[in-house]
Amino acid sequence: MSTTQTRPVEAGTRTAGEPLLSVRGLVQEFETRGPGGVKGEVVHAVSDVSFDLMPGETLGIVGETGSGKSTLARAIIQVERPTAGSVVFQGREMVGLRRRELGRLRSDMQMVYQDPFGSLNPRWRVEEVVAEPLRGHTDLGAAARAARVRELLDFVGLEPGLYAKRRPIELSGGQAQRVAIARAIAVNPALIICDEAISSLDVLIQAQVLNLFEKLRTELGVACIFIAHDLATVKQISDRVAVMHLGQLAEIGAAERLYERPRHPYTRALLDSIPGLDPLTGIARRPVPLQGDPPSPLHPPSGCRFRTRCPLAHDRCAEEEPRLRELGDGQLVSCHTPL
Ligand SMILES: Nc1ncnc2c1ncn2[C@@H]1O[C@H](COP(=O)(O)OP(=O)(O)OP(=O)(O)O)[C@@H](O)[C@H]1O
Repeated sequence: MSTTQTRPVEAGTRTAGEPLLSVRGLVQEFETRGPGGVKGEVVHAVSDVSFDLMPGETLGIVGETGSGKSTLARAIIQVERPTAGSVVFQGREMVGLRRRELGRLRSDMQMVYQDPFGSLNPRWRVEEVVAEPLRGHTDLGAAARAARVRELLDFVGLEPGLYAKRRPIELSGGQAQRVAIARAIAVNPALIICDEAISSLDVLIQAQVLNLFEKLRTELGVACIFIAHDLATVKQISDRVAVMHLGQLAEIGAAERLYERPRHPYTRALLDSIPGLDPLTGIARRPVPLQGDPPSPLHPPSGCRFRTRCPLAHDRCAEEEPRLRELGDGQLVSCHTPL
């Protein structure tokens, strides 16, 4: 607590150099429809989210189900047009761009999804799947394209002679995810957004695919936004971690530091809810499940959205919405009474 400074952060995190991606005040709301298509209520899926991502950096995003992680990813890549806010990627504002202009920028920003089979055309052979973005975004001839496909399959650990002619149905989940990754990196993107990209795989395969993401980072220098439920996985792969709660950033900071010393009671509760070792005794400690259900994004609580479940909540928490502010070492927390 002694390191607490109260510098409000209007514009997310900044470190040296120009960010690859700057997200500012991003809002994504959905209107529900009642019977007969009558306008209903507003789902506050993402509310005023701001952060920067540096070139080559991996940012993990964690939070309970429904906290807005996927919606944030979709709003960044403009699959869903944001309600408000700004997404500047490689110096260009993406919000409001026409579909055609977006297409060009999107080749530099690729997405890898939870269900690898969902993103692979079942009728195409692996080599066609991986070659497709090369056709659209490069002027490589057929021979050069085929060579590049072999190189990409090698890179993701699939022997081209064995896998190039297969169709998705002939692949395991892990192999299909490797193909999806080969396709995503085919045109050398600067950023990959992985939305629960390993959570549908067996534990052993998860570790292998995680190593592959590590390789993308170290060998290709690709920046990554890595969304996952599993806090241990996220810690392993991320430079920084952002914690989302009910559509907002509760906390963001360097992975090691955030896990060692969470400053937001929600981050603390999330960490306490997973099995782990007591840092003082080294003995396995009992996970403590997070108390209560998250409030509805249709009617978020006034003030701090975590206050209804927070053991430290006080009057101010109901009255005033906390702003994300820096507490030192680049750790940003949105709490009136940080730990
Ligand atoms: N198209 C939509 N229309 C209405 N509500 C939506 C839509 N998409 C998402 N939501 C709502 O927005 C909130 C955030 O959902 P989102 O899928 O982004 O959360 P998440 O953190 O990714 O969850 P999970 O970890 O389960 O994938 C949820 O309450 C969800 O029901």
